Amino acid sequence: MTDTRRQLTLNLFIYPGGHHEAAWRYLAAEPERALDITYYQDLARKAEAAKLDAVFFADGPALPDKIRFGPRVRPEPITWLTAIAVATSRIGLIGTASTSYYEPYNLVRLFASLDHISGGRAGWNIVTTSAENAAFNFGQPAQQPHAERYQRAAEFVDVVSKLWDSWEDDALVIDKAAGIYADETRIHDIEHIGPHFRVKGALTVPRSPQGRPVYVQAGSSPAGRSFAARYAEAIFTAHQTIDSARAFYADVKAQAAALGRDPDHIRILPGISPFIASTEAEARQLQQEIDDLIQPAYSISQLRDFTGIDLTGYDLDAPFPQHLIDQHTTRGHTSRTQLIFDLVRSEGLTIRQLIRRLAGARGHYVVAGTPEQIADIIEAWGTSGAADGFNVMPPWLTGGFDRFAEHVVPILRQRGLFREDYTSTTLRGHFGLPRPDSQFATALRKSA
Ligand SMILES: Cc1cc2nc3c(=O)[nH]c(=O)nc-3n(C[C@H](O)[C@H](O)[C@H](O)COP(=O)(O)O)c2cc1C
Repeated sequence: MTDTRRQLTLNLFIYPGGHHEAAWRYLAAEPERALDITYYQDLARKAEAAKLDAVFFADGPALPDKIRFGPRVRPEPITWLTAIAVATSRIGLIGTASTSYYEPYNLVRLFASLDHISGGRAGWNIVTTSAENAAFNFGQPAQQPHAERYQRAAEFVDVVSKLWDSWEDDALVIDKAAGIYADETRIHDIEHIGPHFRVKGALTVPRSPQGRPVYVQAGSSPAGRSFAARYAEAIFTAHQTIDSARAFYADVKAQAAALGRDPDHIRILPGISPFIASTEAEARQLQQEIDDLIQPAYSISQLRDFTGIDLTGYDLDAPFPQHLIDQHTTRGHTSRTQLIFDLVRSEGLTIRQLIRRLAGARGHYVVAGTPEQIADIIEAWGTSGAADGFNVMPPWLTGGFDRFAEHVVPILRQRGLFREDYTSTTLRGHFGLPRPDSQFATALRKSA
């Protein structure tokens, strides 16, 4: 595989307490600070000091039913990122919001405000939401099928793109003498009428410093991949092996090129959850310590959320009952469901072995080693067509990230794989992405 050496993208994916489901019980964890904004501002400043590209927040518009066993509280990410924006100056701010449970006009205003407040550092992680219970919080009797969620998502992104473009870059005049604040001929109603949305007007604020927020996408099924090839500028994805990541990377980049997009304008970012210590043995010991805090009731509940299969009451040390996979309804199940089924089939795991594999980061790549070993893995994936960087998912916070920032990032920098310092003030700039023109301005130039 050719060495495609270039600057890697590294985001800090922040999860209350850390990504390991039992991390909140670990000695050094601070679960009582899950709703303390200064905890997240401090983390973001550490990530900025390490020159990372962005902090990343997931979201789910429903309370998981396993809250008894872990700090899965979910503050709304856009408001949370706004508080982080004013405590930082360079780090990107990527928040997750679901196309299934927003209206385009509301979402556009929230992210446009974040982009203005932060000077162009906002990114939107576009999800359609696989958690079944979210539908019940929005008056829906049942979750929309997988394929329909993506159809709605495609129209949703078309609408928000028009809204973010509805002000041309030079629409604001602010001529006190002439008494002209804005040139209304450069502000366009979008007049959208479609199967899911009808939206008339222009946006309520001018275009942001980076044109519009960066489109990040999280969804890796065939439908998710074609959606990503069409819209995504960064893709968050879960892979257990470098080969799986390479296949995904090649597929999505090829699909994007076939659509006439520049494949370099899509940053593919698998998750990585590293246990880091000065020796590999100590790193594995650390992983074992936190794994031993696992509460199977939580793990079984999370497994049911991901697969629809409830193993409550099953012997944990018995093999995973594969016949249940065959019976599983294929209601367009998600890529995460598929990843778990593939893991069970390929490794013949017991239920306990499976829940320990998923405990670290819900199916993302978990690794234990020295800083050099972690850097070697990042370099191997990042220079062989498996990744353009990573969403770093520290198993526990904040110590798990401190070790990454203090010991792994400098090695990547020495190897020429990561920036010495920021050269841009926007998230687009950090990702090496072009600033898009307003589609209205482009159309007008073409028709002139
Ligand atoms: C890496 C990854 C991260 C995700 N994060 C979220 C999230 O934070 N909130 C959410 O509602 N859905 C999340 N999802 C689920 C997506 O919303 C998506 O709709 C679902 O997985 C179905 O897409 P897929 O089958 O194409 O992966 C995530 C999916 C992936 C693959």
